Amino acid sequence: MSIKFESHIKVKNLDWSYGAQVVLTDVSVNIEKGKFYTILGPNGSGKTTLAKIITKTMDTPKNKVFLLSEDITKLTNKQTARKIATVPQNTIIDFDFSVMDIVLMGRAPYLRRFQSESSLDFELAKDAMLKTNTWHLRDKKIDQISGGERQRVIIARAITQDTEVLILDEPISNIDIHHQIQLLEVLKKLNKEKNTTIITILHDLNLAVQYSDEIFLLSDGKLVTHGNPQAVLTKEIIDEVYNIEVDMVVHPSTGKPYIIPVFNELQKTGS
Ligand SMILES: Nc1ncnc2c1ncn2[C@@H]1O[C@H](COP(=O)(O)OP(=O)(O)OP(=O)(O)O)[C@@H](O)[C@H]1O
Repeated sequence: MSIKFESHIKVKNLDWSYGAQVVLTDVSVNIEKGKFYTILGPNGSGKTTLAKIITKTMDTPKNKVFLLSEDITKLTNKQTARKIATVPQNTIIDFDFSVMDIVLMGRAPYLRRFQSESSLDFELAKDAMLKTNTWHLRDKKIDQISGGERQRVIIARAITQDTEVLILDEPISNIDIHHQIQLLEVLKKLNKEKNTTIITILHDLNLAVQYSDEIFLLSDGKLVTHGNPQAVLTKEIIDEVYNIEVDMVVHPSTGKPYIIPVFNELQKTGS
């Protein structure tokens, strides 16, 4: 029996320009509840812009983005933050805060003005920090930890927000391979166990193939193709979008495709 997925977020025929520069052209995406999505595409193809429009980090146009069929621009910021948590590419943080303070900010959408956090809020923060391996950093000031640790703290804050949707813009770009895999595993677990809809922007095609149910591939502001990873990331499409020749092998433990770049020059010289 196949599981029926409910539409969670819809983007309809979205166009976007920064001044005279057209950045997104007629982009439509359908995000189903409980699936794991990756947005891929070369630098400058419009991935962050699309994520910012979905998360209302920018001036989202009316009647273009729908959350459970409701125009997202009609929701207040607090209502949106109870539904969608965001991990932006660059986070500006006030350096006076401790790591614990930052993670607890994930609970702000649920608190009234001047209301302090409950023991449940602390439990959620602790759980997210244990998952992201940041609990040991809790008393440090945010400017006293490394860039990769900070990125994990921001992810812990987003998990603490306890939303149905999590949107992450290059969440693993700054972190070591152990923590990259650990974080993707945490996201997959949230996706499977809590039915959290995950939308993440990545550059690593192989990690996208292993973890995603579906991939959206952007190039030059247009949605080139979307669908399951095997259908989207073919040799031909990778060549067309990234202008790089690749070989495909089968990953020995997952059985999914594994993409290997062809190093023409190295092969010629044998070095
Ligand atoms: N605030 C802005 N003002 C003007 N132009 C912008 C702005 N933000 C992005 N752009 C331009 O829009 C285009 C798309 O940028 P965007 O950040 O959405 O791409 P991206 O696919 O996320 O790229 P990357 O992989 O490098 O992060 C780029 O050409 C960029 O220079």
